[in-house]
Amino acid sequence: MERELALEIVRVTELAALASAPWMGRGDKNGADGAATSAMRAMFDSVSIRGTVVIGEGEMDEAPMLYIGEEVGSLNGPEVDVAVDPLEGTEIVAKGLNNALSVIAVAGKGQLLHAPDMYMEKLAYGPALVGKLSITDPLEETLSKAAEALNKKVSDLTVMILDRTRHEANIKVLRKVGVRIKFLSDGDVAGAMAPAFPEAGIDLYVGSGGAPEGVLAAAALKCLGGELQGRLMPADAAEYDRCIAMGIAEPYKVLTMEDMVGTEDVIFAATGVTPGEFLGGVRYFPDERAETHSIVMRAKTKTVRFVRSIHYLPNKTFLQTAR
Ligand SMILES: O=P(O)(O)OC[C@H]1O[C@](O)(COP(=O)(O)O)[C@@H](O)[C@@H]1O
Repeated sequence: MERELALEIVRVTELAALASAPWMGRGDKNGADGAATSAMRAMFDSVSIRGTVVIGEGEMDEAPMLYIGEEVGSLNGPEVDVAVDPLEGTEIVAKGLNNALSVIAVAGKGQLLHAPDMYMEKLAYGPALVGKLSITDPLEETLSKAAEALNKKVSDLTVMILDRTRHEANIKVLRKVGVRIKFLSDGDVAGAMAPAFPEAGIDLYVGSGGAPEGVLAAAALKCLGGELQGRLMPADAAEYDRCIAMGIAEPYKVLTMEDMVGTEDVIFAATGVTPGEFLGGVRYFPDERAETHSIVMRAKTKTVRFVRSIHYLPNKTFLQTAR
């Protein structure tokens, strides 16, 4: 997939971010999500792909737009799998917190794991730790291996984790060994990507979050030279059966990068809605202008582009009707 396509895709995340940004702090996560989703869906019509949504807003009967299986794109480009999260961090925007993103990953057909909507245990890190860690190790051992590989004291590691009661046991271990902890309120795509940005100051991402978000973060880390290891966590027999029905024959097996993103032919784009670890949020200027910060990258070339755009809002016809 070509560079031009990457630029077409980042225009889609930009518009979705611009559509949801006005909802910041309004306490309405569905309103924010709906605005991002309709903007993203409308923009897809101009993207030169024959895409099928494999990670989206839900099943056809529960999501009117960007549902799993929906065909998107102008239908005159390459045949691709599309993973979207128009607003990753709905609650973040509702509460005006950090790390909300609008996200898209595009890969060759059949190359993205069709992740069921359930939790996934995750271990994510940047290039310096690739090949050095295993999600099957006890957390304490992972921390000491990471410290050794990074040539740091364990107490100098910074570990990111979602602030959830289900992480009580992990947090106990993190505190016992004495690492610094950065808690996330929500938004673990940004959380899992953060260790790949040295300026973010995060060494490791651990804990469980959504499985679809895991695949999106894996696509990003493939472009950034980092890694995410995952393990699905079916909560009951119904979720286990759902994995089987979706073609995941061994639901408890460790999912490698290759299992989640089976190609170098992947494009990842994200635009910040609220400020985060590596992207600024949408900011409004006088004269009806707004600024967005995005990242867009291709695994094949490993080029990482940070795109700062100033938009003249009256020209965004779609936004005028949506606001
Ligand atoms: O809030 P939970 O149940 O712990 O789920 C964690 C998941 O929710 C999020 O924090 C936010 O997801 P939404 O954008 O769908 O609200 C994800 O980043 C994360 O993977």
